Amino acid sequence: MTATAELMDFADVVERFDPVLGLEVHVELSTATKMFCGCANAFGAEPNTQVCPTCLGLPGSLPVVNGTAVESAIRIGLALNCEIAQWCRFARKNYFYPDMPKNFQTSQYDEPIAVNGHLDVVLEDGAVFRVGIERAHMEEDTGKSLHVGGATGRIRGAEHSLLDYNRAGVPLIEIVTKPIVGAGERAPEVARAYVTALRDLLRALRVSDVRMDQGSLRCDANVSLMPTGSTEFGTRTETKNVNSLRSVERAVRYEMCRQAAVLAAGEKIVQETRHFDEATGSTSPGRRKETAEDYRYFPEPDLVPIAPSREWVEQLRTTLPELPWERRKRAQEQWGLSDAELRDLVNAGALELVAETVEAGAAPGEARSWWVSYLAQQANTRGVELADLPITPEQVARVVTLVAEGTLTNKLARQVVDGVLDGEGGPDEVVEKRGLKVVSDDSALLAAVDEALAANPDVAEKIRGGKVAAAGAIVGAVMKATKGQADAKRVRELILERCAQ
Ligand SMILES: Nc1ncnc2c1ncn2[C@@H]1O[C@H](COP(=O)(O)OP(=O)(O)OP(=O)(O)O)[C@@H](O)[C@H]1O
Ligand SMILES: [Mg+2]
Ligand SMILES: [Mg+2]
Repeated sequence: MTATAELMDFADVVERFDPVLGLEVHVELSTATKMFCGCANAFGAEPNTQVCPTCLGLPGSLPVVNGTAVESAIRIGLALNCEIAQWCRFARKNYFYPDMPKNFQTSQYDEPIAVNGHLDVVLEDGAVFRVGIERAHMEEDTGKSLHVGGATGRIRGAEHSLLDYNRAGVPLIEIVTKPIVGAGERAPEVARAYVTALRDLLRALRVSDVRMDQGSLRCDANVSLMPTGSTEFGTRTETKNVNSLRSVERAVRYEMCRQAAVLAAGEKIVQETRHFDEATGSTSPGRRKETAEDYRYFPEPDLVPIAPSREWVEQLRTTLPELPWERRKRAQEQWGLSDAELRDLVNAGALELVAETVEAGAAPGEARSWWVSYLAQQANTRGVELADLPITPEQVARVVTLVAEGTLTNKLARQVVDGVLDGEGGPDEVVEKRGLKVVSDDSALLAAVDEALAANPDVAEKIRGGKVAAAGAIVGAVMKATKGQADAKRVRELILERCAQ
């Protein structure tokens, strides 16, 4: 039997079952250094160049907590309306995997830094759904395995594996929801909206670059079903590392349909981790899930407990920026958006980006138009989330300024943006490298105008005879000759001046 034959129709699923969701989001903090050592925390360096005895877990090395990471954890907890623990400590989570050189992950277990909060998420029709936050805890990332020679990039079938420990020890915050009940048929949408809202929040806090495509924001989706009307949770599966917002929604929907088919056939759900396949939109079994006992958690003996003073917590509260929901309200007022326009912006994941672009100096209308049209299109063709496009709000603002100053036409501006997206550098660099400036220097333009007039003597004659409309053809010729870089308005003026002489 194929996997698809084992799915129940979604409409039937929601009639017969109530889904329960649990979302675990891991976010890599963008601190300068790692969680427990002084190694650089930067994405994309040569493999195994950002390592030391501590993050490699060599005997005799001792960890020291990164204070900035603790600060970020507290700020995240506060923004999620959590209680900040008076006292908390780290725990060792023991398991073996080649990308984890210490053979345990330094994490937090029953004494996390932040507990019991909530995040309100806005659904597509504007309804607000409150998601409970169980806890946010501090931990460290593992290294990365690269499985070579297999068809899937996964360990099964690979010829060999390569290990890169640069990521080992990078500060992570794991944010875990309380079981999400009552979402019903909107469960897939709620899952997506929650991750979107959380990403926007983390972005506003400036604690992480929240790039799902680069793994600095990762989501594991727990799903279970219970018969409609029941209150006893079913067995959950946990789909790992779903790396786009769309995939979160698809993975939850798929698991609902798969589990329903299993349950309807009178079989049991196995508690296991599953893997989401972007290409097929399906999940497949990973490893059987360890239980907490398997991890043999125990308090980390090499690190002192953390007891954030109330003064410190309150001081950090004052550093919270305008949060997305406050920003939404203000943006709507200041930018004069209708409810529908605001919703589109939020649903496109563009609100934060537009707000930051405006902060960087662009007019709201321009900022909004870039993100929801041209850049949204680019994200779509590249198959990435808008926020994951390799262009920053500051760079977009710079392009807007260049257009406003008359250095670029809209058409040239799009070419500049393309250059930035293709990794050619910032806007000014691309303008320079691709030679994209608008030519408004009269002497350069005049030469092109004279050439075009000479090449089209009959048109020139008409203009001289008073048929001003004929100038359009010459403007066209000049634009063509200058590859669209001429200031069309000025060209027209020059043509008329020339023909009046
Ligand atoms: N029956 C259930 N169905 C769906 N979700 C559940 C169910 N029970 C618990 N959850 C949710 O699943 C998530 C479990 O995450 P948690 O980090 O607590 O444990 P874990 O997945 O066992 O551990 P690990 O961090 O090692 O993956 C939480 O969001 C929780 O609310
Ligand atoms: Mg977890
Ligand atoms: Mg988990």
